[in-house]
Amino acid sequence: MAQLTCRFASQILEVTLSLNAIVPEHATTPSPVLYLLHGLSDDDSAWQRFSAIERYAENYGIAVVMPQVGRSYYTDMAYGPDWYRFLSEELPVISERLFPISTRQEDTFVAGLSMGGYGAFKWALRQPERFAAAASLSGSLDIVEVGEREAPPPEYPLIFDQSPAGSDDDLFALLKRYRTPQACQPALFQWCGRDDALYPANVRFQEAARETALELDWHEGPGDHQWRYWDRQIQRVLKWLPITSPDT
Ligand SMILES: N[C@@H](CCC(=O)N[C@@H](CSC=O)C(=O)NCC(=O)O)C(=O)O
Repeated sequence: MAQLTCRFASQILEVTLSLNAIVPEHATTPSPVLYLLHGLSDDDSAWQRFSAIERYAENYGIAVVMPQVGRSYYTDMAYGPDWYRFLSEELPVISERLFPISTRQEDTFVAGLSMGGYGAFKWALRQPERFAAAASLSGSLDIVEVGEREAPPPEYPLIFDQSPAGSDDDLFALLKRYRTPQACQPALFQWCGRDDALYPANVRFQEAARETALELDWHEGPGDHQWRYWDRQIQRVLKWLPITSPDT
């Protein structure tokens, strides 16, 4: 795999950002692509530093694009930059220009951990025509509850102002769009460890998803909020993804 770290200018954010990607260098056709999202305290280097994602992705001939969004919860901030617009509008265009990746929905996937699990499900549920599948590992899936914590992230009011309840940033509100079968609906994979503080929110999300027409593969097991579990579970995600056109 080729590993590419690049710096580019985001027109939406009006700032220079970095991006990490791993791309099959011997593929003769555009590669399937996994957008892989980081957690609250991480950046675009985290998946490569703390997991063996490059080794795992190579087995599937899939490119992996790892952006950075700071501590934004992948959201257009009430008092700050439009990180969701960057993610969902600009990042795919830039990635398709820079890397030999497929633009087909059936070849496009998104996954993430913690804040990134929230970002992955939000992106896939808001733009279902873009993705074949999405995965959340230890996802921070109840964004309303994040604001009700004893010590919410200090940025929370800047991101969500009063409350994201019922908005397009609320995954439970987005789920309601899928109460009946939709023309486009990504397959979902969700994992959370039972010792994780985010486990109850994950259970609530999978219960709410059961009330929809979405196909959700829900997994739980021993574990808390640590890379040793995400390194293991991302292998499971790659195996689960419906990758149809690898060319390695
Ligand atoms: N409380 C701290 C650190 C917690 C944190 O950053 N958790 C991450 C994942 S850990 C590694 O990436 C996260 O995304 N949490 C989301 C959440 O809603 O808790 C802090 O606030 O920095």
